[in-house]
Amino acid sequence: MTAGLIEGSHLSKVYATATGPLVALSDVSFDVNEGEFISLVGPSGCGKSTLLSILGGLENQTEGVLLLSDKEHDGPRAEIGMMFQTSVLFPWRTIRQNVELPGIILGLDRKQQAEEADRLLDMVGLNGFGDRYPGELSGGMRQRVALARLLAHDPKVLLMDEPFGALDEFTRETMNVELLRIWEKTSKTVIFVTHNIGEAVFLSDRIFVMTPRPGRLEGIVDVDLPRPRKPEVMRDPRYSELVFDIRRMLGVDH
Ligand SMILES: Nc1ncnc2c1ncn2[C@@H]1O[C@H](COP(=O)(O)OP(=O)(O)OP(=O)(O)O)[C@@H](O)[C@H]1O
Repeated sequence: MTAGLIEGSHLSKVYATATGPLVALSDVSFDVNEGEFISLVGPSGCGKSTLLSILGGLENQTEGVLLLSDKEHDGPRAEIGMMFQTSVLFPWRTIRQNVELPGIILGLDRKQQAEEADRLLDMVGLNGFGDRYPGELSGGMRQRVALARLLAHDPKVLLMDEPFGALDEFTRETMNVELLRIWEKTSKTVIFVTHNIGEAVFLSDRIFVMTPRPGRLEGIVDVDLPRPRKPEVMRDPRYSELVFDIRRMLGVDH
């Protein structure tokens, strides 16, 4: 693991709204190492998506400095990919064509992209679905397609904003296991937003716990559970302890 792929120093974000300035993020500092799996947890409205948008270059911070590989980062870049809770797949394109799209937009070789799409569909468990259309798939399968598309142009950093939040619990757990398997294989750096503390503990190396608005970093929790992780790790007393500690930091247990 190399240190300091992403470094945020004193990041703040103030939105101008009809009722005046709204401080969404206040003085947030952190670093993320290459290959790390980080989760952001915190109450609704604490600025998780705002922070992710800044990391993705979709929004600019009002104050502070953000570095990616030691260079100032202030716009979208091919080495960063984003995935959201509901993924927009183009309904008139086949699954393979949806997955190929980022590579085609970036001007990569079409034949290679088609082969790559099939390899990625295989990786996310959708072997043989390349010629189907999004409307023929379940919500979980559509998020698998979105995951394959996210990986298609081989970004170094994956920013995931509650990617499985709209799925039922069983599908969500399956997707988490798949995500870990893919992460272990590809050694991407992942920053993952979730409301689900158990999910964050299961997946992460470290968890950034945020306070209610204006969002600050309440603390960073090291998840010292062994890897590779399987769902059985949830039986480990250390897993429950970590979940409980984070709940307490968030003020969920009184
Ligand atoms: N474009 C915007 N303009 C004005 N205010 C915004 C904008 N985007 C977000 N906000 C406000 O900033 C605050 C933080 O929002 P954000 O979506 O980052 O929180 P969050 O932690 O991701 O919330 P949730 O968990 O509910 O998704 C909220 O009060 C929100 O209303």
